[in-house]
Amino acid sequence: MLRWITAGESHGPALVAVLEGMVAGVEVTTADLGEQLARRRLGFGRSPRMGFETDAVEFLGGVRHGRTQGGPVAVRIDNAEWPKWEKVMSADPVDEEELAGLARNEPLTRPRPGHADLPGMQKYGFDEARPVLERASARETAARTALGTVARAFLRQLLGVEVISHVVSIGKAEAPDGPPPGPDDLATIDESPVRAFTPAATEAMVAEVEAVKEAGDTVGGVIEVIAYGLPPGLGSHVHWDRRLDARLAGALMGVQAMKGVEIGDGFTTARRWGSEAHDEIDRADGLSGVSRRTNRAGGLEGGITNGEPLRVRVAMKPISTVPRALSTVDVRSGEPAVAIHQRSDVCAVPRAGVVLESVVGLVLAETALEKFGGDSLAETRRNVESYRTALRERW
Ligand SMILES: Cc1cc2nc3c(=O)[nH]c(=O)nc-3n(C[C@H](O)[C@H](O)[C@H](O)COP(=O)(O)O)c2cc1C
Ligand SMILES: C=C(O[C@@H]1CC(C(=O)O)=C[C@@H](OP(=O)(O)O)[C@H]1O)C(=O)O
Repeated sequence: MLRWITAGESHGPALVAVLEGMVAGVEVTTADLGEQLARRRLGFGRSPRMGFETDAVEFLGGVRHGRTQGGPVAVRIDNAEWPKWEKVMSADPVDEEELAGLARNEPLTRPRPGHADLPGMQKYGFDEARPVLERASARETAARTALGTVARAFLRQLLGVEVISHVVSIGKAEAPDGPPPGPDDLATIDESPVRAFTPAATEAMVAEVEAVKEAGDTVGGVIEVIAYGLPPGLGSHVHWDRRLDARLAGALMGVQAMKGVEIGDGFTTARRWGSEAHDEIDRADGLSGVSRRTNRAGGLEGGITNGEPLRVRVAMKPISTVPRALSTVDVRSGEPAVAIHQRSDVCAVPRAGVVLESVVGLVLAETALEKFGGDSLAETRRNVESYRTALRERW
């Protein structure tokens, strides 16, 4: 069983994260984590914080000399601004008078529509939003990105799986229909400020973000994540909580601001007739002796991978810290007010793609370990080989 857990606040000293259940022998370095964290800081529309945040990352356990050891992999990512926040976010009691004089500690009593502020205050009994937004913040996604990098290294070294993402749309600016990007298009994606798939689409998306920024507004969009190289047989049809589509949807909706998940052609498929909805099967050379004429199902049937690329689209809502402040109620006075505004992303769609890649990586690593088992990469590989042999012989 693979488990992952994160802790830490947006303006605390650091984020910490633990991945439990990873096999021994996976090659992964601090530099690999740093590379993905750097990608997550990029992207047109990002917040000013992403310009100076360094995401200094280290392994605290589970990795030695560049290889996992089989024990929990523990990671720490520093928050660059900690010295400025030390008093406000101190774990130990701080002198009340000293705190009262700090602008940074001003009570946040005008909750933002769309953020966790108000329901979080109601649920946990806080009279201001600071304790809620500190943990609701997508700062936490740095931690999942780091753990997902370990999961993706495992998938690559075990099965040759590559997980990539691309921006399908930002607001009304959409990438044109066309074949999805391949695994080797990764470099091209990273050089582009929004990682859309044609220069024209990229331009349109940049223009959309600029217009939104100019208007004091925010914007969301749609991201597609694709995993190449998966064998048939990950996930299962036998129980609802073992279906890979259900698990992916849950994990992806667990990312801040994600409001919809579509597997393969999803909603479009709902409008098609059956003869145009499913992926007809042909005999073919290769691992499983069959191939598909199309991949409308996005590589999943019955909650099980079918050997085609996994395709999943995720809808991200616009950032809720809207500069052109939205109406709210000041919970201190009970009077109408405008919502708090603070430093924020205008559009986080491009950098969210990196987070979603990691989340998909974690879920796929979990299902790969369920299917193949093992305590070391070498053992898991032997199990993969035996499964591949069985598939070849049968088909
Ligand atoms: C990569 C990323 C960056 C985000 N940046 C911001 C931000 O700068 N400001 C903001 O208000 N929300 C931001 N969000 C979204 C909020 O964290 C999210 O809306 C909030 O936690 C409430 O959760 P919900 O939208 O899932 O209901 C970001 C989300 C992601 C994935
Ligand atoms: C810190 C990150 O994103 C943050 C996500 C976020 C939010 O409300 O979700 C609000 C902003 O936080 P801050 O006010 O500290 O700038 C973003 O910068 C990050 O992605 O690492």
